[in-house]
Amino acid sequence: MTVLSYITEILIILTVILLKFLWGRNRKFEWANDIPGPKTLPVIGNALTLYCRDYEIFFQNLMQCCQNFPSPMKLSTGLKLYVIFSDPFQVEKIFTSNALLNKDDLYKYIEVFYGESLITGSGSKWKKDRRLLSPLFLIKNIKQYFPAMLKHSEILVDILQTHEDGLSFNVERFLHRAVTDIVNETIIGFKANCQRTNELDSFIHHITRAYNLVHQRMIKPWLQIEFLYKLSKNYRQQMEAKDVIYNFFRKSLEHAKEQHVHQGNGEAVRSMLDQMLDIRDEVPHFASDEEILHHLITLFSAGEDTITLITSFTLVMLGLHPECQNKVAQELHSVLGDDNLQEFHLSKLTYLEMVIKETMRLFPIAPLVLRQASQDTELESWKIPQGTTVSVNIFHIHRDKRHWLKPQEFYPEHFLPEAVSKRHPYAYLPFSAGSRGCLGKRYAYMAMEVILATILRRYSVKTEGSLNNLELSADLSVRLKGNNYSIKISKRVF
Ligand code: HEM
Repeated sequence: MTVLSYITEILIILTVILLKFLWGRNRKFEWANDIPGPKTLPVIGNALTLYCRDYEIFFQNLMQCCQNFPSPMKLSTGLKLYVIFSDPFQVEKIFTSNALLNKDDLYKYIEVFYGESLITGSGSKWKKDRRLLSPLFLIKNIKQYFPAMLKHSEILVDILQTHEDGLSFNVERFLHRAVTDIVNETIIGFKANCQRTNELDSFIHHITRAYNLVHQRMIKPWLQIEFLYKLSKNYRQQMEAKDVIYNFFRKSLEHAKEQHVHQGNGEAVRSMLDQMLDIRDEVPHFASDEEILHHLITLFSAGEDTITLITSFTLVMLGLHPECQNKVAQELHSVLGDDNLQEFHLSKLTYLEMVIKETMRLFPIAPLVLRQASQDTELESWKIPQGTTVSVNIFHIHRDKRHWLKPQEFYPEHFLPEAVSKRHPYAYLPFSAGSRGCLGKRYAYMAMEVILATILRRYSVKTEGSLNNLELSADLSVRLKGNNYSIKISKRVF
């Protein structure tokens, strides 16, 4: 064969690949021709709006676009089209569609840490894992973790004593460690005390770094090119973080395997890891050691960052709204008196629950969730081709004046039963919804109520500034700019 025929052959192959790509792109983009969205530039679409150096600007740009267009609206980054829904009726159809159960390709960057587990997985593996792990999150199982939640919350309030001087401090740093201890003890069965010791400092540092690296990869397209990424500093840091995190969980797994007695040996509390080993005894193909590690890392991260952020936000909100804080304090006083907090008290703390719900309305952990069509499907009049990304803008729905009396204010009365009954159930989605909704919702409520009740019985909280001046940022979760949840505390006097 001559050089010329080689070149011709290569050109033909490249042309076929290009045509296939353009056809696929057209098919994915065409169905959305009539959907409105901000002006696009040739080839790069809205990339200049979406790819920003700062997380704050990225988040502001995205939310601004969504405010200016009805639901759905579209954005593109050249190769990828995002159709973003924010109407509860449409969102209900998305969250209940069997064709829209898969996570978007972007989640594959989390797989470095989570493997193919509950949050990242799709198809039959995800279905099997979800079915087998769901019983672990039933309230009758979660109740056994109440004492550990209380113990670490009490350590936290003792540590906070050093801040009773009335000076501002970032409460997130303290909550992060308390929640790490709670999640480690209940999910992994690892009894550490990272609130009082520095034994987990390296682990905590690398977990935080891991979230950051994953998010950078999700929003910076040049980091998505595999061979370039492998040459980058981010890649080296990712591998270092992965080593530290995996070694930590591997040690817990080895220890649990050594101690494992099927269905327990009568001791009161069984960690979720113990119970995963029980499942494996009964369903041998449930998970290899590596897959159990993926479950542990997933549950740790899903629980730790979220509970830390929502409790931090709640304290900031109560510090800004003393009248709401007084109501919480009065409720705690009338339900508990001088008694120790017990599990059965929690269902009586109805105003505290409304306060937490309102905090999650204003600051939903996942501002957007992304799903990918596993087959061609229809949504109202749109024919959505397989492989298309469909997105739900939870942040926007939570601040839409059509569903909320005071959308931009902190108003726990949004969650009075009469107000809830008048609202579409898909107008409030802090835990997402449907069969891919959050598995840890009950665990999260219990942990958040225990932590907040314990803090608020002992301290009153003050926050400088106002709700309107809080600057938000979003990486994998919505947070305050600089992750700074500055409050002042003083001893509560009744
Ligand atoms: C305030 C606390 C929490 C909030 C606001 C929250 C929110 C969410 C949201 C919005 C999703 C859907 C994400 C998506 O579709 O991309 C989700 C999924 C999930 N969450 Fe949570 N979460 C919280 C706490 C927890 C805890 C404590 C655990 C476990 C210990 C947990 C475990 C999970 C799991 C396993 C999934 C994946 C479910 C699946 O796809 O089958 N979460 N969570």
